[in-house]
Amino acid sequence: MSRLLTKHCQPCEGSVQPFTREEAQTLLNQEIQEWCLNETATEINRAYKFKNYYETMAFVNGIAWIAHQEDHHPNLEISYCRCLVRYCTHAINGLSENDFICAARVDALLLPPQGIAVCKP
Ligand SMILES: C[C@H](O)[C@H](O)[C@H]1CNC2=NC(N)=NC(=O)C2=N1
Repeated sequence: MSRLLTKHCQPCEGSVQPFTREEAQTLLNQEIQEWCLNETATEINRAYKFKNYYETMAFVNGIAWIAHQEDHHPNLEISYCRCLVRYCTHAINGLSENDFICAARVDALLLPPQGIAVCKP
Protein backbone atom coordinates (compact mmCIF):
# COMPACT_ATOMS: atom_id res chain seq x y z
CA MET A 1 0.00 0.00 0.00
CA SER A 2 1.24 3.47 -0.85
CA ARG A 3 2.47 5.50 2.15
CA LEU A 4 0.40 8.35 0.69
CA LEU A 5 -2.83 6.48 1.54
CA THR A 6 -2.10 6.99 5.24
CA LYS A 7 -2.15 10.78 4.79
CA HIS A 8 -4.77 13.47 4.21
CA CYS A 9 -4.62 16.78 2.38
CA GLN A 10 -3.62 19.87 4.34
CA PRO A 11 -4.54 23.48 3.50
CA CYS A 12 -1.54 24.99 1.77
CA GLU A 13 -2.54 28.54 0.87
CA GLY A 14 0.47 30.83 1.16
CA SER A 15 2.98 28.95 3.29
CA VAL A 16 3.86 25.94 1.11
CA GLN A 17 6.53 25.94 -1.61
CA PRO A 18 5.68 23.99 -4.79
CA PHE A 19 7.71 20.82 -5.38
CA THR A 20 10.72 21.10 -7.65
CA ARG A 21 10.72 18.90 -10.76
CA GLU A 22 13.20 16.54 -9.03
CA GLU A 23 11.09 16.27 -5.86
CA ALA A 24 7.93 15.63 -7.88
CA GLN A 25 9.57 13.01 -10.11
CA THR A 26 11.06 11.19 -7.10
CA LEU A 27 7.71 11.00 -5.28
CA LEU A 28 5.98 9.92 -8.49
CA ASN A 29 8.56 7.15 -9.08
CA GLN A 30 8.26 5.93 -5.49
CA GLU A 31 4.50 6.03 -5.00
CA ILE A 32 2.38 6.54 -8.15
CA GLN A 33 4.40 5.19 -11.07
CA GLU A 34 1.52 5.27 -13.58
CA TRP A 35 1.18 9.04 -13.35
CA CYS A 36 2.97 11.55 -15.63
CA LEU A 37 4.56 14.87 -14.82
CA ASN A 38 3.88 17.69 -17.31
CA GLU A 39 6.64 19.72 -18.99
CA THR A 40 6.55 22.57 -16.49
CA ALA A 41 6.30 20.26 -13.44
CA THR A 42 3.09 22.03 -12.40
CA GLU A 43 0.72 19.08 -12.92
CA ILE A 44 0.51 15.30 -12.65
CA ASN A 45 -1.94 13.40 -14.83
CA ARG A 46 -3.12 9.92 -15.65
CA ALA A 47 -5.59 8.62 -18.27
CA TYR A 48 -7.86 5.73 -17.23
CA LYS A 49 -9.72 3.55 -19.77
CA PHE A 50 -13.07 1.83 -19.17
CA LYS A 51 -15.31 -0.44 -21.16
CA ASN A 52 -18.35 1.83 -21.24
CA TYR A 53 -19.82 5.16 -20.13
CA TYR A 54 -21.41 3.65 -17.02
CA GLU A 55 -18.05 2.47 -15.63
CA THR A 56 -16.41 5.75 -16.57
CA MET A 57 -19.02 7.73 -14.68
CA ALA A 58 -18.92 5.41 -11.64
CA PHE A 59 -15.18 6.12 -11.48
CA VAL A 60 -15.80 9.87 -11.86
CA ASN A 61 -18.21 9.72 -8.92
CA GLY A 62 -15.50 8.04 -6.84
CA ILE A 63 -13.15 10.90 -7.72
CA ALA A 64 -15.81 13.44 -6.75
CA TRP A 65 -16.11 11.74 -3.34
CA ILE A 66 -12.34 11.91 -2.81
CA ALA A 67 -12.34 15.60 -3.85
CA HIS A 68 -15.11 16.33 -1.35
CA GLN A 69 -13.46 14.41 1.50
CA GLU A 70 -10.02 15.89 0.93
CA ASP A 71 -11.13 19.37 -0.19
CA HIS A 72 -8.73 19.05 -3.12
CA HIS A 73 -10.12 19.09 -6.63
CA PRO A 74 -8.76 17.69 -9.89
CA ASN A 75 -9.42 18.83 -13.43
CA LEU A 76 -11.19 16.06 -15.33
CA GLU A 77 -11.59 15.36 -19.03
CA ILE A 78 -14.32 12.79 -19.53
CA SER A 79 -15.36 10.92 -22.65
CA TYR A 80 -17.31 7.73 -23.32
CA CYS A 81 -14.72 5.25 -22.03
CA ARG A 82 -11.84 7.42 -20.85
CA CYS A 83 -11.15 9.80 -17.99
CA LEU A 84 -8.07 12.02 -17.87
CA VAL A 85 -7.35 13.11 -14.29
CA ARG A 86 -5.11 16.13 -13.76
CA TYR A 87 -3.96 17.38 -10.38
CA CYS A 88 -2.24 20.63 -9.50
CA THR A 89 -2.50 22.84 -6.44
CA HIS A 90 -4.09 26.06 -7.64
CA ALA A 91 -3.22 27.92 -4.44
CA ILE A 92 0.53 27.66 -5.12
CA ASN A 93 0.45 27.35 -8.90
CA GLY A 94 2.32 24.07 -8.75
CA LEU A 95 2.48 20.66 -7.11
CA SER A 96 2.07 19.94 -3.42
CA GLU A 97 1.85 16.67 -1.50
CA ASN A 98 -1.96 17.04 -1.72
CA ASP A 99 -1.81 16.24 -5.45
CA PHE A 100 0.08 12.99 -4.78
CA ILE A 101 -2.18 11.97 -1.90
CA CYS A 102 -5.28 12.37 -4.10
CA ALA A 103 -3.61 10.61 -7.04
CA ALA A 104 -2.86 7.60 -4.78
CA ARG A 105 -6.49 7.63 -3.57
CA VAL A 106 -7.77 7.68 -7.15
CA ASP A 107 -5.50 4.71 -8.04
CA ALA A 108 -6.89 2.87 -4.99
CA LEU A 109 -10.43 3.14 -6.40
CA LEU A 110 -9.43 0.47 -8.90
CA LEU A 111 -7.82 -1.98 -6.48
CA PRO A 112 -9.69 -5.26 -5.99
CA PRO A 113 -11.79 -5.36 -2.78
CA GLN A 114 -9.69 -6.33 0.26
CA GLY A 115 -12.44 -8.16 2.12
CA ILE A 116 -16.12 -8.13 2.86
CA ALA A 117 -17.35 -5.69 5.48
CA VAL A 118 -19.75 -7.33 7.91
CA CYS A 119 -22.64 -5.04 8.87
CA LYS A 120 -24.25 -5.65 12.23
CA PRO A 121 -28.00 -5.00 12.43
C1 LIG B 1 -10.34 26.70 0.82
C2 LIG B 1 -10.06 25.42 0.06
O1 LIG B 1 -9.42 24.50 0.91
C3 LIG B 1 -9.17 25.66 -1.14
O2 LIG B 1 -9.76 26.62 -2.00
C4 LIG B 1 -8.83 24.40 -1.89
C5 LIG B 1 -10.00 23.76 -2.60
N1 LIG B 1 -9.54 22.78 -3.57
C6 LIG B 1 -8.36 22.89 -4.18
N2 LIG B 1 -8.02 22.07 -5.16
C7 LIG B 1 -6.87 22.20 -5.82
N3 LIG B 1 -6.54 21.34 -6.81
N4 LIG B 1 -6.01 23.17 -5.49
C8 LIG B 1 -6.25 24.04 -4.51
O3 LIG B 1 -5.42 24.92 -4.25
C9 LIG B 1 -7.46 23.92 -3.79
N5 LIG B 1 -7.75 24.68 -2.79
